[in-house]
Amino acid sequence: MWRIWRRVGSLSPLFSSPKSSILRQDLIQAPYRLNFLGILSTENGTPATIGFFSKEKTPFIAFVLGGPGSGKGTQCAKIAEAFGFTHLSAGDLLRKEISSNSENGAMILATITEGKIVPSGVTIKLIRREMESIENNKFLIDGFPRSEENRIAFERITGVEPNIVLFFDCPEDEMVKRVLGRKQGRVDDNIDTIKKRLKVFAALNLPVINHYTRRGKVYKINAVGTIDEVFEKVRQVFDDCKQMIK
Ligand SMILES: Nc1ncnc2c1ncn2[C@@H]1O[C@H](COP(=O)(O)OP(=O)(O)OP(=O)(O)O)[C@@H](O)[C@H]1O
Ligand SMILES: Nc1ccn([C@@H]2O[C@H](COP(=O)(O)O)[C@@H](O)[C@H]2O)c(=O)n1
Ligand SMILES: [Mg+2]
Repeated sequence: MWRIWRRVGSLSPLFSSPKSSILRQDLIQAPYRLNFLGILSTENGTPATIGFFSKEKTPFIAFVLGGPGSGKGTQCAKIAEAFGFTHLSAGDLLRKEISSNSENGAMILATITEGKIVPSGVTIKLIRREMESIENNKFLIDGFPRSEENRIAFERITGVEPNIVLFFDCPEDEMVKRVLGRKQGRVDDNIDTIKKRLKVFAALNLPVINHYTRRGKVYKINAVGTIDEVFEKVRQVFDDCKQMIK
């Protein structure tokens, strides 16, 4: 069945009290307003988006998650080629921001070096910029959301959830081996940062995967095997989802 964007039914407690709703409403341009659930609506009450996606242009989104070195980027490149998706890697966008000497570059570099998570506003702005500038209706968002904070901010800003979530499930020792063998000169591809990233993955990213599992959106893929063997499992997921993808 055609499964399109689900609107997020409630805002966080921060925005749900009458007082803060009024403040937030003040930030919203006519002809939009917040309804009693905190959902952005047009004046006649039709749900609307905050300019991130129009109703006619709501793309198919797959979040691609998994621990460091589980093979997200490798598989995304193959999915993009085989199924016509645009691959957006949150980590790559952040690294590009460092090399472009942007105002946030130093903060992003320090955060990545420590294996920590960059504030959601920064990452979502980069993802948004790419999505708005690319004419495609199918996106793979690789390495995002990395935390519940990332997830909640994305859903609040866009008003939508992903259509599906791929989770590459890989044992830690295999992930460590792959990252140390990557040799792409990444500042975080060293044993100290990998250990920190594995802890951050377990503490912050697994709750996101659990959330979307409860929402029935997660396809868990055993990431052990050759790149082509793993891709065969991925291919089955996208073949099964063909009807949902425009
Ligand atoms: N199935 C596989 N078997 C062996 N090596 C693999 C496999 N998949 C990917 N690799 C290799 O492991 C390394 C990490 O893969 P990749 O960069 O795709 O992981 P990632 O999940 O994107 O990691 P990160 O979160 O750190 O960006 C790369 O050198 C890649 O070539
Ligand atoms: N949503 C995200 C994604 C990434 N980061 C930071 O970038 C590092 C590298 O990410 P990869 O996806 O390329 O592994 C990651 O360890 C984080 O420091 C982030 O903050 N938020
Ligand atoms: Mg990657």
